[in-house]
This record gives sequence, C-alpha cells and structure tokens, in this order.
Amino acid sequence: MGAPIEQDELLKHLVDALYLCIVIDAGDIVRYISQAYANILESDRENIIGKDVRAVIPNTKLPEVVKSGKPIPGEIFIMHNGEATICNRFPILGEDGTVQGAFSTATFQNLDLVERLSEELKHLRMENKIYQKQLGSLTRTPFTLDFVIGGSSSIQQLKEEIGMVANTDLTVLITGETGVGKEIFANALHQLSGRKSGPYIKVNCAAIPKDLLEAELFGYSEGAFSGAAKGGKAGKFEQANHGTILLDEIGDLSLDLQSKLLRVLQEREVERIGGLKTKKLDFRVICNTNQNLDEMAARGDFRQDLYYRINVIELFLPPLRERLEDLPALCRFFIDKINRNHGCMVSGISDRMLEIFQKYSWPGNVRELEHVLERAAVLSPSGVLEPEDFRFFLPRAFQSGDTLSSDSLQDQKRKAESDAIRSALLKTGGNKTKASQLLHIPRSLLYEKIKRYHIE
Ligand SMILES: Nc1ncnc2c1ncn2[C@@H]1O[C@H](COP(=O)(O)OP(=O)(O)OP(=O)(O)O)[C@@H](O)[C@H]1O
Repeated sequence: MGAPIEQDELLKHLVDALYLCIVIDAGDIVRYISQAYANILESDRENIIGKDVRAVIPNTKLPEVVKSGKPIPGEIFIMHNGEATICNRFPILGEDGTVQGAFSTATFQNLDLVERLSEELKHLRMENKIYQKQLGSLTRTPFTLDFVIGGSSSIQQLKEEIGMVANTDLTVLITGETGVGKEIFANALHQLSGRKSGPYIKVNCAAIPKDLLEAELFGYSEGAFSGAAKGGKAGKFEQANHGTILLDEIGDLSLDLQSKLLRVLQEREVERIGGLKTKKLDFRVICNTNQNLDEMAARGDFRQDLYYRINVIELFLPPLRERLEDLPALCRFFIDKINRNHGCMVSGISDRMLEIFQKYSWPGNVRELEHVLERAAVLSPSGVLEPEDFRFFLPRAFQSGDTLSSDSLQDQKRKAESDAIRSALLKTGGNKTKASQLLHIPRSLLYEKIKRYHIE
C-alpha cells in the first residue's frame, strides 16, 4: 500500500478538477480556490486565500449558505467580467451537523456553451432517431418477399416456390441474368427459413481474388502460411454454422476450389488450411449464378458432380424483358426509394416514358432500371418523369441492338427451345414421357425446362 494522500493535497486536486470552485470556512474566509477561478478573477491564489469572500467576489451568496446551512443549487451567477455561469453552492457540515463552511462550483464557464451543447444534443438525438429508422428499413429491405416487387406470373410463381422450399435444408441454385434480383430472392429464402435467427453469410466468388478465396471460404489455422493470424481464422463456412451461406457467382469458382467445395458439401465438415482437424458443421447452401452451368459442365469448366449437388432445386429468374408487366410496379417502388434516399419529390413516370421502357430490352435488368430512374430523378427531382428527363437514356433505348425487336442469341435460343417443347407437348397430347422421347432429352430435363419457361 502506498503512503496516505495528504488531505490538503487531495482537496487542492478536487477543487481544481471542479473547474470554477471556491471553498470558505464558517467565518466566510476563502480557504481554497481553483486555479481557473483565480485566473478569471485575475489574481493569484495566494492573494485570494485568507481573504473574506465578499472582498474577492462582491455579489457572492456563499455567506448566506454558511448562515442557513442550506444549499443553493443551479443558480445563474453573473461573474465580475459579465460572464454567466450556472452555480451550485453547498454547505460543509461537521459530524454534529454544525456548518463548517461552504463551497460553490460552476462547471460551465458560460451559458452560451450550455445552450450550444444542449442544442447539439437535441440535434444528435434527432439524427440518432433518423439513423435508427433508416437502419431498421435497411435491415428489413432486402429480406422479405414483400420487398420483391412484381405481379407477373413468373415472379408470383417464384415467390410461391421460395415459400415452399424455405423451410427445407435443400440446396438451392438461383439462376438468371445479371441484375434480375437473384440476391434479393436468396435473402428472402434465408429470412423465411427456420435458420433466420442464425448467421447469413454471403461470399461473392467473383469479387475475391482467387488465391485468397480458399482461405476466405475454409479458413486457416495458426502458422498455415507466413502472415497467418495468431490463432488462425474461421472461414465463411464456419461462420455460417447453424445458418445459411450464399455462394454468389458460383460459376467463377476455380476447378480446384470446386473439388474442395464438393467435399465440404458432401461431408458437411471443413478442414482449415494447414489444419489437422475437421469440424462438423450445419449450414444451408444457396448458390447464385448468371452463367449457364449446364453448358460450363459440358465444356468441362464446371464439375458435373458439383453441378448436380448444388442444383437440387433450381429457381430461374427470367430477365426483365420477359416480364415487362412488372415495369410499372418496379418504377413506383424505385421512385419511392429514390425520393426517400435523395430527398426528391418525383410523383411518377409518364405513360409515354413507360411505353419506351416497354420496348427496351433491359440487358442490365432491374438493376439497370433502378439506375436509369435514379439518374433521371436526380436531374429532375419533382413532378412526373417525362421522356425529356431521360435524354441520357433515349439513344440507348432506341439503339437497334438493345430493343426488343432484335433478340440476343441467347434469347433466340431460349425461344426456339420453348417453341420446340410446346410443339412436342402438343403432338403428344401433353404426355411428357413421349414428348421427352420425341425431343431426345431425359424426362427430368424436360420437366426442368417446362418449369423454366413457364410452359403449361
Ligand atoms: N423484383 C425486385 N423487386 C425489388 N427490387 C429488385 C427486384 N429485382 C431486383 N431488384 C433490385 O435490383 C438490384 C439488383 O438485384 P440483385 O442484386 O438481387 O441482382 P442479381 O441477380 O443478384 O445480380 P448479379 O448477378 O449481378 O449479382 C438490387 O438493388 C435489387 O434490390
């Protein structure tokens, strides 16, 4: 134990810490004064201590406190230099209750500061409220089917399917072009599942450099490589334990990692890089891709066995140009969102402009629509959006390559395929076994394509 602190020293420190503080004894003589207070009085402490307090601060109320033995808290006190302070005065009572002196403190030097701080506090509280609200809507936005806009039969059907598979642990592969909404469907799938209170871990296989992806997915143990963190690091699969892992852009995974992934999916256990032990895990897998994994597998760019393992349930999101009836609702949804996010007051989009939208092929799908509306709304932040507000977009919309009149090769292939299936079904009176024989494809593939093209 160190030496006891001298009472006087302690008092001196406390008085100084209280900023503006003065202590008098029962005879109204100043016994202590803080340095800050002495500075304001433009005098040395030595000069002040020992004097009658009234000689130092003419309008002081400390002698009143000594006389009455009662505190005078929270009073505005104008100091000799005209500055206002909020002053608290207290009696110092002995053990027998007799008054031995009094002291006053004033923490804030001027009321302007108090006012300013109180204003700032009010402002911060308001800001905090707004952020809390925004945070609430941000965490809600991507997660429920209510936020997946679209009344088209394909979107309605997908919503139903999501509802049906959500509560199973089946692996789901969500396919569709870029920007069609694969990620929001994946989010909804997790949120509707029994795993919603567990972690939801997303990995974009295309965004992480190939040589880092392995460690990112499977983790590493201490000393696995130079620079490996102490204690190692859990990979995304470990982080997703008891929850869901979304492998976005799965088609970008190298063949090496595909093999490792296949093992993890089969065994449901991971081994960290450089680790000696495996760990059993419980996770649900959702994969997203805008590539044709079927074709990739045929070319040898994607492992056939992995393709079968992840393609237990395939949900195909048709491109926007195949569900143009969703355009008005999507426009309304995005205009509301843009108004909220950018403080715009756009009331809608004109029929003339919607007609132009209907003729465009939307290669970037819903994401492109959102960006086009955002740009127009920023340029023309109120009223109804007219073609004039989309000058940046019109040349694109009218370029022959991007209008619906000339379909891409992929669209034409899809159309030819769905026409061939329709005609085979017509010829066989709807008998799928016979239709699949006619088309020389397995029955399961026919079912898949019927579902994909929403035939029937
Ligand atoms: N049906 C929809 N309702 C509301 N917003 C949608 C819908 N579809 C897409 N969006 C919005 O469009 C944008 C793109 O969607 P998302 O990221 O889900 O596409 P994606 O298919 O995963 O694209 P990519 O393959 O490029 O990653 C997002 O801002 C998303 O919120």
